[in-house]
Amino acid sequence: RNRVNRGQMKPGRDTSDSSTQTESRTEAHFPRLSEVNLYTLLSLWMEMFPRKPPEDGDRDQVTRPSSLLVQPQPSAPSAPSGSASQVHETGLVVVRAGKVVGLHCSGPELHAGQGAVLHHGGALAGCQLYFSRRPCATCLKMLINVGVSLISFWPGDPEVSILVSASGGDAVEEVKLDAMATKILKSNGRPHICVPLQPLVPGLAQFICETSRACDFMETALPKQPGRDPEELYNRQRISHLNRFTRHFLVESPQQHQEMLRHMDLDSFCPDPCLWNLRNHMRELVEVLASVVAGLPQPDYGFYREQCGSPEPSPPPHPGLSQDVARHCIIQARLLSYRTEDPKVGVGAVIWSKRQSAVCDGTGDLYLLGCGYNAYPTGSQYAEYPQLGSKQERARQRCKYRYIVHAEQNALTFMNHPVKADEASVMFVTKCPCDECVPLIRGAGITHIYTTDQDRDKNKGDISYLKFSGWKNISKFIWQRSPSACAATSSSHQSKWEQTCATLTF
Ligand SMILES: O=c1ccn([C@H]2C[C@H](O)[C@@H](COP(=O)(O)OP(=O)(O)OP(=O)(O)O)O2)c(=O)[nH]1
Repeated sequence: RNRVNRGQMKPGRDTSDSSTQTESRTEAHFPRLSEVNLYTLLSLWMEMFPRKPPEDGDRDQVTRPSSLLVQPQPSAPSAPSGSASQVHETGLVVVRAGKVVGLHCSGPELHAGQGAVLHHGGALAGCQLYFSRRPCATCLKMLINVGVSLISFWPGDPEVSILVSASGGDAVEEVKLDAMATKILKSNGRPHICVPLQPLVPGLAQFICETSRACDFMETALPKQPGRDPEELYNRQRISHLNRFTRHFLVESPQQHQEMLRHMDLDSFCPDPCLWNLRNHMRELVEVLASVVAGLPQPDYGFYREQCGSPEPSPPPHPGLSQDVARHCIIQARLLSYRTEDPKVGVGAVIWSKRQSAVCDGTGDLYLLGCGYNAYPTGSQYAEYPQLGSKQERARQRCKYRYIVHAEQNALTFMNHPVKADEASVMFVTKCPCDECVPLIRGAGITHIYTTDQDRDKNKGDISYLKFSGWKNISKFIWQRSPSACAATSSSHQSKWEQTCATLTF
């Protein structure tokens, strides 16, 4: 949640945005992410999705032979082979009518674009696609064929993912042919192909940094860290993420970048000030990503299953998510929360489902069901509805609560299809679900929830959080200090949390 201290933000600051859920051009009370920047950030983050190491039978590997065309940056790390986080390939966000309907990434056999075509099929027609790398010709021809309306990509990499058989193959030749085909497809295809250049509104980067430092996930962590300075902890994490993302997503020197842009047929970005603007914009977005990711402290914190007083009658199917995946998904929700239309509190929610058999893209057996953030009803005009909470507005009829659609409600409303009874469905939400949302989540058949419980058991009058504790037919995973870290600091600690599996799957 991004809680705004209204005294902190300067009124009248230019916070205009190209569109809101209501599609009106407005002045909000605090800066928010534009749609394009949100999708771009989600695509970069999907590139970092924690993949499982390839299994023995997987002979083909998706590789990105970019170093064959342009010298790699000296600082680029070589990932240890076989580690779960080694692959940094392509992330993809699919948007239909202003809603994110797909989050994909490349995997052991399928590129992100191919995975999206298999998952959505003809429903991709008219969709907007945001890639973290330029898609290859193989993906491009399928996407043009299915009729997507826009393909946008992050211009930080000279080349594309191509399948290179582990048994050999002339990668250089493949890359050259692929680049040529991409160019021809691009000039002949109907979808608009572009790079996502949209500067952040003034003050947004600082706002995101400040609200990430004070978000519920940090607040949970910090009081229990005697002798540790919260700012210091946050800044250290932020810098470490920033260094990592800089190596992944940015190009070190302008000359090198120019060379890459020419390879990508993006010559128009090469002269200054275009190049300077592009690089500056890319750096700002990478900084934002680092701020958001740093808001979930590591390594002593994670999602741990809440042990109910009485055993659950029939525990829901086990999704088997790792801490890395859970953390990844809640960060997606945190990114979404920066599109909120609530002037004070941003909330984001993401629903993933676990299919019976895995598809060989990077998300394996997980697929996105829906996502959302708290906002006024679609189609409404800015300031059409009351915006203040009970602390600022005493007259209840002038309060926001009866008008704003909660993050969970938007995620559930715009799901790609209803929850399937035989699949574990997992909601990640950046705020403890309120009493209005608990019956909806239950009614939709969500089996697992990952959240923070900062507001649990509070009754604020117009909005209350009393039902969450008594909610039995769902597996709750609450952001907490890990039992092992608790045990290390206090041997007498009586943990009310259980870690259900020693390997950090739960
Ligand atoms: O499950 C929930 C609960 C709330 N919200 C949104 C709705 C509303 O936009 C905001 C309300 O947050 P809060 O309960 O913190 O109310 P407040 O009046 O804004 O804050 P406070 O009373 O704590 O100052 O959060 C959700 O999206 N999902």
